[in-house]
Amino acid sequence: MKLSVIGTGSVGSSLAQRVIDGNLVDELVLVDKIKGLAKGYSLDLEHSTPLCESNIDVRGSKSYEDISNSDLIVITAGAGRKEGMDRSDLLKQNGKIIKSISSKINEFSPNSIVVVVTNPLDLMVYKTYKTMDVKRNKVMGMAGSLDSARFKYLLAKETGFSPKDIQTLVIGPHSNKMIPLKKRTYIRGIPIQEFLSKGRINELVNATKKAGERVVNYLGDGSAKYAPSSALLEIIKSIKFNENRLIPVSFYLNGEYDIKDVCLGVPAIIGSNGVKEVIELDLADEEMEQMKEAEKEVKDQIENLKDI
Ligand SMILES: NC(=O)C1=CN([C@@H]2O[C@H](COP(=O)(O)OP(=O)(O)OC[C@H]3O[C@@H](n4cnc5c(N)ncnc54)[C@H](O)[C@@H]3O)[C@@H](O)[C@H]2O)C=CC1
Ligand SMILES: O=C([O-])CC(=O)C(=O)O
Repeated sequence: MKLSVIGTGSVGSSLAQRVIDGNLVDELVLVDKIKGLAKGYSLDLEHSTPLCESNIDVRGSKSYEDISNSDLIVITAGAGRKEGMDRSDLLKQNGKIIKSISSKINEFSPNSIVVVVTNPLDLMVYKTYKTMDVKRNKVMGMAGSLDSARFKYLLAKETGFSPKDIQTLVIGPHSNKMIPLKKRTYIRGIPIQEFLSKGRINELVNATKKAGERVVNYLGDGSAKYAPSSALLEIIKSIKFNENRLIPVSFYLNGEYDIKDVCLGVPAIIGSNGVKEVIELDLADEEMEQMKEAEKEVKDQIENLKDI
């Protein structure tokens, strides 16, 4: 498998290291607009291959020609938010970057599966999909796996159970309006409500929504990288090994959940060809209302992307 990572800042370089450590692909290409950055990191990563028994061919580049014939491309390019900012404040700046990168992917590697990470996530997945004009199964965004992991982590800390025994799903937008599915949250099949009060569960839901912001507030200028790169690995492995994992990803909806022409987080089966199937859950009325509100909010923001 050939994997290209576009944007080798915090998330991109953390991902690259995890890919090398896991000897996950045959070829890894790093691209960044900053002169020398991708080349420097790729050389450093290559030096680590004898130590982690990896035989990946790593290359750093400023040129998009090098991404030709990638099986998979991860876009981690673009600005991150600073303390006090909302992810949506990045819309115009990152919209332009995503448009130019997805045009380059179209030119040099139009058959790749593309996983978008850049924020505001659902809008950037939409922009990538619309610019590339490919089958929709090929384009998805990483967020739901990260948000679900954060909810799991908080539940595990609170209850003392192993995170391995916690099942949950966070769907909807990658924003403060994300929807952790409380009624589908279990400890090894036992509903979470048997262990925690309604009020405490709601507090953990709110903490999940603010998890990314907490990291940003500590860092001041920069955002999370380790958990996002772990979440990306889950998606990459499911594609590479055709694992058919059920992973929430941001995806272009065409009627699923009664939503059309926006990208939002939904549970999907991820295999070697990208998104194999969207799983339509029978959501509670309150959750469905939240999905419809998110649809409206994302649609309003799409208007601001049209002139980009
Ligand atoms: N979906 C999610 O759950 C998450 C999303 N993010 C988002 O991912 C993006 C990247 O975050 P970080 O790695 O922390 O940022 P960063 O600033 O550390 O790295 C971004 C890199 O992109 C490069 N870049 C910018 N424009 C480019 C272009 N046109 N072509 C190639 N490279 C370009 C920059 O030179 C920089 O090296 C941000 O938008 C951030 O908000 C971050 C964490 C989680
Ligand atoms: O919070 C941010 O800006 C980065 C991100 O999306 C996350 O960590 O969830």
